Amino acid sequence: MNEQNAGGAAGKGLIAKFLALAAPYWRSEEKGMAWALLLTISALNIAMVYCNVLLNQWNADFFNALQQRDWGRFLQLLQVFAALAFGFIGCAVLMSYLTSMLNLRWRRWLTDFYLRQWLDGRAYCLLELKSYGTDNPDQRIAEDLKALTATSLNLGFELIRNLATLACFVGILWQLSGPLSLARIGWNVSLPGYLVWVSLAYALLGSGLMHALGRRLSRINMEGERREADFRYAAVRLREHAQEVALSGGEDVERSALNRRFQAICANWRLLIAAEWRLNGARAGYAQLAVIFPMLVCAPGYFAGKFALGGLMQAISAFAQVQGALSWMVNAYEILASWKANIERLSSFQRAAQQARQELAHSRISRRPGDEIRLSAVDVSLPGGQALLQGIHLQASAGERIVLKGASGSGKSALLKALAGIWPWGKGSITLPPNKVMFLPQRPYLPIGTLREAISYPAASNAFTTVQQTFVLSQCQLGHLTPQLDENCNWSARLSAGEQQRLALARALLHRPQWLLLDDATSALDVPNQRHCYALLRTELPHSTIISVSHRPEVDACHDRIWQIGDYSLGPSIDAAILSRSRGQAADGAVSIR
Ligand SMILES: Nc1ncnc2c1ncn2[C@@H]1O[C@H](COP(=O)(O)OP(=O)(O)OP(=O)(O)O)[C@@H](O)[C@H]1O
Repeated sequence: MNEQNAGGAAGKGLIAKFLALAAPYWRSEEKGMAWALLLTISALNIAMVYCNVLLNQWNADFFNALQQRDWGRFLQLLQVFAALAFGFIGCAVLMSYLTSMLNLRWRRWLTDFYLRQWLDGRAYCLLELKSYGTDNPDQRIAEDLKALTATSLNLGFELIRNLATLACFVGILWQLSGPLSLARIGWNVSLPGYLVWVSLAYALLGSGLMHALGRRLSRINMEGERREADFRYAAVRLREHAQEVALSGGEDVERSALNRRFQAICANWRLLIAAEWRLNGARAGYAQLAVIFPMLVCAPGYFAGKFALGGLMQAISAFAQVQGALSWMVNAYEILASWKANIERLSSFQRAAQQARQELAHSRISRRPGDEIRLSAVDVSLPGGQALLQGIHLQASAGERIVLKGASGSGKSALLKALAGIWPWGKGSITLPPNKVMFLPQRPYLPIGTLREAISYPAASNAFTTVQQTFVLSQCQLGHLTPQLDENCNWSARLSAGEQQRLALARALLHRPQWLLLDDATSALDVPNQRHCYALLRTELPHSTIISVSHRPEVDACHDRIWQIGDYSLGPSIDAAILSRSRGQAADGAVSIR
């Protein structure tokens, strides 16, 4: 799907939104197989309905044979039954298998498509920095896609089956029932096809009752899912921050926070139980009544001699089919409600990802290639538009080492992110060498996997030889990790903060970027280790431009120049007077340079 289509989904109706979400797969390179499966399953559904029609006719013949004590016909009809039953079971099994296959293929394709939507143009990064009106992209991709494909197929095929059932059995029931004279109640008219009308009334009454008792269920279920997700997320956060919690002795706080979340689940659960027991009671009564009710309405015709026993049984079975199909139609609103919620969440995710991509692509901070790093009249603002840094004019030549300093919260990281191209808010012009850029944050990202993968990231683990990997490990004084190069583990949890920072540095030595941005990337190191790391960068990457953010005075000596964010920095809560004074000064440059 192109971006315009996705974006246009914002104001569309439900079906249009569904089509916008579903269409890409049905037009994709997999469309041949997808349509073949869809048509085969639809045909199998209709074949099953046809089997039901034959079984309905069989009912008439079978009970007539019983009534006439016709042994030969009885045996013959048993064989017919076996053939029909085999046919029906075969269709049902094949249909279920093919539906699962289609579900798998569709979900696999959509998951890949949505992962692209999330990752392309760095939408995933912006979605974390700014609220675009969607939440938990991981849940959208894992849970909502799973539900969307399964529910859409289920709804679609049930709809086909029930429409086909109605089309076939309404006619049969109409023919069988004949007109009902209303003379007994004083009306000199007759009601044609009365069994059809009675089955419609029965389905509407029954479904109305179910609706009255169960209408709160879907809201309670959705709230339950949200509370379960909150509980799960809190437990995952505890796992992720196990050491910090243990070191702060926060077990009691964590336990009570988790208990509070679980209590919320229980409170909702009680509502669910209360809503369900009433609904289940009514359902059981309705199901029992459905066994006898068709007999009650068909019996007058039988006793009036309109039906033979076979005709009675055929009418009963046709009545049950019509009533079942009508009930499904009326009750499908529950499935529709959760389907609608799925579609809304996926549409909002897609819209948000597209807005994020566009915001980055159409940033007013223009970027062009050049021989050096140059910032001309750059303003950096917060995602909401408030000014952070204004009128920045900076320049850095190849091989220069610059430290960026300023008070906490003054906007150093935001400026580095603007340089790296993941902070689109602001305006101005940035010139960058079109070469490799690497960004080392304070807490480096180490993927779960082997140490080889962690050190080579984002390249593949075999992009560098073992000799190269071992060498940079020893250069960063991580030689003791060499025997564990092929060990699988969560390295962020195993390595000390300083080891993680040195591992990230080893990664930079492997990748040899043309310019390197370090955002407090050595903050966890002791002074000698920090000095050693900067010396390494100087000898190993002599031609790379390095811009470091650091609060530590010792870091200054490892660099050639300092960019100091001074009084001109604007905190997000700055008042308008200071903002305008600062604008006046911005002509001289918002960042002072030594
Ligand atoms: N995604 C965001 N949404 C809103 N405000 C943000 C966002 N990211 C950063 N800020 C705000 O922008 C300001 C500058 O943040 P930044 O991280 O650039 O500061 P910093 O100078 O690097 O601070 P420190 O030295 O403490 O790391 C801070 O007030 C911060 O709260």
